[in-house]
Amino acid sequence: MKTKHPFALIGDIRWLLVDACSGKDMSQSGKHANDTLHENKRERRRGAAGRAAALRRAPSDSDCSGETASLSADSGDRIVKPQVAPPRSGKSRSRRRGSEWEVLEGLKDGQRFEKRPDVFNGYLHKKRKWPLKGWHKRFFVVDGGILVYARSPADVARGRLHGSVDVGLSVISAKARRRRIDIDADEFIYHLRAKTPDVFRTWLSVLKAHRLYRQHLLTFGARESAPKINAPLDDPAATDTSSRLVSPTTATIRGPQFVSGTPGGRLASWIIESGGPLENASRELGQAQLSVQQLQRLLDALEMQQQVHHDTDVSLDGASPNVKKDRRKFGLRKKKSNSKCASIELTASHIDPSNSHMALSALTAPPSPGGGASSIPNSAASLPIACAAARPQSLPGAEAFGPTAGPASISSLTPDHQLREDFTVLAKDLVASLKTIVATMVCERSRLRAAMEAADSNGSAGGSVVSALRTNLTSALQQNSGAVAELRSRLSRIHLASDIAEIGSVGPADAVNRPFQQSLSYSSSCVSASEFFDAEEHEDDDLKHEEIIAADESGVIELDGDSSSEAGSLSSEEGSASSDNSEGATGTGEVRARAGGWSRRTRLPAPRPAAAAPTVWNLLYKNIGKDLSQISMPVTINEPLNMLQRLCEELEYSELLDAAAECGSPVERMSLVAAFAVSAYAASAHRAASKPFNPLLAETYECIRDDRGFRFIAEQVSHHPPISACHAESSRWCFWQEARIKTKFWGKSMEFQPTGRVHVRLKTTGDHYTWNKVTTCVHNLFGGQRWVDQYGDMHIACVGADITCKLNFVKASSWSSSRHEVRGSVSGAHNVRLGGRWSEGLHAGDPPAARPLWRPGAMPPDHELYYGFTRFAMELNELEPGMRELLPHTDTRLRPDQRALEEGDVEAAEQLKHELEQAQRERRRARPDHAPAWFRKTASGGEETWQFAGEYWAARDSGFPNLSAPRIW
Ligand SMILES: CC(C)CCC[C@@H](C)[C@H]1CC[C@H]2[C@@H]3CC=C4C[C@@H](O)CC[C@]4(C)[C@H]3CC[C@]12C
Repeated sequence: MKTKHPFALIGDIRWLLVDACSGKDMSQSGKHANDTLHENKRERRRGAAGRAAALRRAPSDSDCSGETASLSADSGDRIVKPQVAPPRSGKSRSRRRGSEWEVLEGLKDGQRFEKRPDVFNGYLHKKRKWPLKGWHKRFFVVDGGILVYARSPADVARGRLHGSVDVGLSVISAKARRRRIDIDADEFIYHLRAKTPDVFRTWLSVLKAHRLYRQHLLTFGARESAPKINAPLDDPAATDTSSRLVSPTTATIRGPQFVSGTPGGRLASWIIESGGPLENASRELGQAQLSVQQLQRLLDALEMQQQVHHDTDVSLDGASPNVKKDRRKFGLRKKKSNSKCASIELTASHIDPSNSHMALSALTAPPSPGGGASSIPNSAASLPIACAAARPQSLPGAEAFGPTAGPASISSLTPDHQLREDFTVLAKDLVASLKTIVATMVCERSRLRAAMEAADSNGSAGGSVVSALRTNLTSALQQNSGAVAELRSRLSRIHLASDIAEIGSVGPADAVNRPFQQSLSYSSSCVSASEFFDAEEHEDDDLKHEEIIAADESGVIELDGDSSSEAGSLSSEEGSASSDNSEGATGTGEVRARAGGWSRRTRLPAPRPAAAAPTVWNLLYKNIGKDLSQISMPVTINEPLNMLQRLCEELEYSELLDAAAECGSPVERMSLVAAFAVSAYAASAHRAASKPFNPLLAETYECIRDDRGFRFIAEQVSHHPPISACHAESSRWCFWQEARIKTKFWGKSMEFQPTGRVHVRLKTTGDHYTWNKVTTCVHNLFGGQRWVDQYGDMHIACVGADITCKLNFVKASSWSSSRHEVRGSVSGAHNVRLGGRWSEGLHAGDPPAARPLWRPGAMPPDHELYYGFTRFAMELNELEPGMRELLPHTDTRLRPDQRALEEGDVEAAEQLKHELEQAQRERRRARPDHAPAWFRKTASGGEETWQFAGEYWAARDSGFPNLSAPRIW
C-alpha cells in the first residue's frame, strides 16, 4: 500500500477542504471550478518544490546557530539573516483562494529530522484575542518544536507565559506579502505578524525546522523527553503526568504507520478509525478523574465555608477545638482580593497529601504533549479550582501557583450558592463526559465486533492477530469500563457525602426535574481565563503598538457555505443540554397525538450508520496517490436534514415568540425575543459530528405545525453562493431570515458566519425585531471528537423603538468556565441583565432573583446514536400520512438521498446524492439563470435580501397548478 506520511497530509487536508468547501464542489460548477482546481494543483506542485528547496536550506544550517539566535522586531541590526528562499508570493490564485498563503509541509514518509534546531526567540506581533481588535507585540521562544510566548523576555524567564503551542501538531500557514504566520493549534489560532520581511522569513524557516523536528520526535519517539507544553520554561518540576494522557492527534498520526505494515481489511481500518475515539475516551477519562478530584476539593471548600459561617456566628475562641484545628490544617485565612469576593487560600503543604495528591497534580500537570488534555474546553475548567489549575502557565501573576511555589491557591471563595452551582456544573459535565466515554466504547465495541466477524468469516490467516487484538481490546474495554465504574462510584460517594440536596442524582431524569435555576452557573466567582486574558490585554501598556497593523488582517479563506467535505467520527460531542425532549416527557417534546390516531415519531427510522464518518485522515489514506478532486465525500458525514430544515429547527422554541406577543412590557418582550434568538443555537451543542445536506437549487421545505401554531416555508434561492431563504408565521408573529453562510477554514477548525439578519414581527404589538447571527465554530475537525463553539456579539433592535438588547456569546477556552456562556442586557425603560448558556438556558435579572426565560428540552434517549437530534429535529423530515400528495415536488421530504440516509441505506444515499448533484450541474449548464419560485430579491438600504412573495400557501391549497420549478429529483 502506498502511503504518504501523515504530516504531509496536513497540507493536503487544507487543500481538500478548501477545494471541497469552496462551494465549487469541484466538478460541480463546471469549467471554472476545474480551471481553478488545475491552477491550484499546478500552484501546489510549484509550492511544494519551493518548500522542499527551502527545507534543504533549513535554518539549523544557517546563521542562526548561536545558542539562542535572537531577533527583534524593532532593531533590524540584530536580525539574523536567513538563507532561506522567501516563500512564494506570486499573484496567482493559490490554495487560499486569491491569496498567497503557504501551508507548511510536514515530515514526509520516511523523512527524518533528527537534529534539534537551536532555540530561537524574538518579537512578533500577535493579533489580540477575540473580541478585541489590534495587535500586541509579544516575545516568542521556540524550543524543541514548542512555541511559547509572553509579554517580554523577562516574563518568559519567570515563566509568566501567555500561551504555548506544539508547532509539530499545528497547521501553520504563512503569507509573505503580509508577513503573516498563522498557527492553528485547534484550540487556539494564533495570528502572528512580523515587523519586517526578514523577520518574517527567519521565523518561517525556524518554525519549519522546529516543526519537522517535533514531528520527527512524535513519529520516531526520540529518547529525549518530549518538551512540555504550557509549562513555564524554567519549570523544574518535570511532571510525567502528561505522558499518560495521549493526545488525539498523536493517536491519529499513529494510524498510517500501523497500516503501512499491516495488510488492509476491516480490522485494520477499525484500528485506524478507532484510534482517535479511543484515545479521546482515554483522555476524557483522565479529565474525568481530575474532575472527580476537583469535585472532592469543592466539597471540601463547601465544608470549610460552612465552618467559616459557623465561625462568624461563634467567635473562634468559642469554636470547637476541631474547627480551629481544621482551619489551621487548611491554612485557612480570609483574604481581601481584588474581586468582590473574599478569597481563601489553602496552603498546599497543609493539605492532607492522601487527599490532595491528584488535585495537586492537576494543579501542576501540564497537558498532554499534543495539548490533548486541553483540547476540549472541559468541565474541569468550570471551577475556581480548575481555573487555579490552569493558571500557572497561562495567566499573569500565576507563578505563585507553580508547582514549587508552595501555596496552591485553591479558590477565591464565593458565596455558598455559587460553590454549589459550580459543583453542579462540574458534576453535570462529568456525567456528560462519562456518557460520552460510554457511548464511544459502545460504538467502538460494535464496530470492532463487526470487523472481527468479517475477519473471522474471511477465515483469514490473521487468526492469531485477530485473537490477540480481541484479547487486547477486551482488556482495554474492561479497563475502561472499570475506570468508568470507579469514577461513577466515586461520584456517587461524593454525592452521598455532600448534603447539597438539589444536586441529587445527576442522571438525565433528574436533570429534567431540576429547577431551572440550578442548571445555570450564573456568576461563578471564578473569573474565567478568557476574561482574565482580555482584561489583562486591555490594560496592556503597549497599547500604542496595537493598531500598528491594519485590523482587517484576518487572513482567512473565505469560502462559500457549500462545504461538502470532510468526515466525522461517531463520537457524540460534548454539551449538556438537559431536558424534556426525551420520550414520555411533557412540554415541547411531547408526543402530540394527531387527529386520526397518527402521532409524530419519537425516533428516526435508523440510527446513524455504523460505518459513519471515517475521518478525513482515513479518507485520504484510502485515496493516497489519487487526484484529490476525485475523492467523493461520503454521505456519511451528513445528517438526514438539510439547511432549510435547520432553519426551521430554529423555531423549536417558538413558544417564546408566542409569549412575547402576549406580553405587555416592552422590556420583557425584548427579553423573550432574546431568549428565542439564543435558543436557535441550542441544537448545535450535539451536532458537531455531521453536516446538513446542501439543498439543491429550487429545493423547498415546508413545515406546518398546527400544534405549535405556525407554518414555515423555505427555499434554496441561490446555489453560488448558497442562500436559503425562509418565512414562518403564526397568528401572533412572523419570522423570516435568509442564511448565507461564510465559511472560514483554519486548518483544524472551521468557522461558519451566517450573514444577513433574522426578523421577527409581533402581530399583536407591531414590534419588528431584527438581529444578527453569531459565529459557529467546529473545532478539532480531524480529531476523534469535534466540538462546537459559538461566539460573537448579537444586537437585537426593535425597529423604531428605543429598546435594544446586546448579547455576547463568549468564546470558549479550555481554561474557562464560560463555555457556551451568553451574557448581555436589555436597555429600555429600565435595564435588565440577561445571562446563561446557549446550551442550557437564559435567565433575566441577577441571581438569586433571576428569572428563567428559557431552557432547552432534554435530549431523547440514545440521541448520540441518532445524530444528536432533538425530538423536534427528528420530526422535521417526517412524511406524515397523506402529505406526499400535498407537497410540491421540490419539497425536501421527497428528496431521495436524504431519505435513504435517514433509513440507514448508505449505499443508496451515496449513489442518489451523486446522481442528484450531477443532474444539478447539468441543469445549471442548461439554465444558468434560475428564478426562485417563492421568494423575490429586493434591495433595501443597499442590501439585497430575499422576501417571501406570499404565494406559496394559496398555491398549495390549489395543488400547485402552475409550479414552474424544475424537477430536481
Ligand atoms: C462534519 C463536520 C466536518 C462539519 C460539521 C459542520 C456543521 C456542524 C455546521 C455546518 C453549517 C453550520 C450551521 C451554519 C448556520 C447556522 C445558522 C445559525 O443560526 C445556527 C447555527 C447553524 C445552524 C450552524 C450549525 C453548525 C453547522 C451545521
